[in-house]
Formats: sequence, structure tokens, C-alpha cells
Amino acid sequence: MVVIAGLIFHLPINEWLWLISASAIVLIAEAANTAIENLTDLASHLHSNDFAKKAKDIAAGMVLLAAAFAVIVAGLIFIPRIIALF
Ligand SMILES: Nc1ncnc2c1ncn2[C@@H]1O[C@H](COP(=O)(O)OP(=O)(O)OP(=O)(O)O)[C@@H](O)[C@H]1O
Repeated sequence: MVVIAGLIFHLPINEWLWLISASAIVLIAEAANTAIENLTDLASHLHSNDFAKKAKDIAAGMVLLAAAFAVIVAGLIFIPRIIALF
């Protein structure tokens, strides 16, 4: 959707770089989160453990922060252009 919107609005190269960077950060955070979840399950042997809970919650928070950053970047780029359409 972001790529299609970027093509429709003919974004300049610097804004494409922000969008690509934000998307890459989300994918990297998701990959790190998945790796941490798997390592945590391995280390905790799938048993309930406070350290395992904290590790998974912090890793999930990392993805949330990355997603929030991507939403802010996309909002700053697209909201003024969408408003200008009306
Ligand atoms: N071994 C554990 N001990 C204690 N709490 C755990 C443990 N494993 C998971 N939890 C808690 O359950 C929540 C969900 O864990 P889960 O492994 O399903 O991760 P998830 O964030 O739902 O992963 P996914 O990315 O697959 O959706 C964690 O955020 C954590 O709070």
C-alpha cells in the first residue's frame, strides 16, 4: 500500500528513503523478535518463567516501537498530501 501510495503521489527520493528505512526497521525488529521468542522458548523449555516473560514482552515492545516510528513517518509524508486533495 505504501509503495502504491508513493507512486501515486510521485514522492521525491528523500521521502522514499524514509519510507524504505521505516519498513526495513519494522522487518528487522520483527526478525529479532522472532529470534528472541525462539531462543526464549528453547531456554525456558516452554515452561512459565518471569525472565522468559520479560524477554518476550521487551522484544514485542521493540516491534511496537518500530511500528509506531513507521506510522509517524508515513503520517508525516502522506497526511498533508491527502489533506491537499480536498
Ligand atoms: N515461558 C514463558 N513464561 C512466562 N510468560 C510467557 C512465556 N512465554 C510467553 N509468555 C507470555 O505470553 C506472551 C505471548 O507469548 P508468545 O510466545 O505467544 O509471543 P507472541 O508475542 O504472541 O508471539 P507471536 O509473534 O508469535 O505472536 C508473551 O508476551 C509473554 O508475556
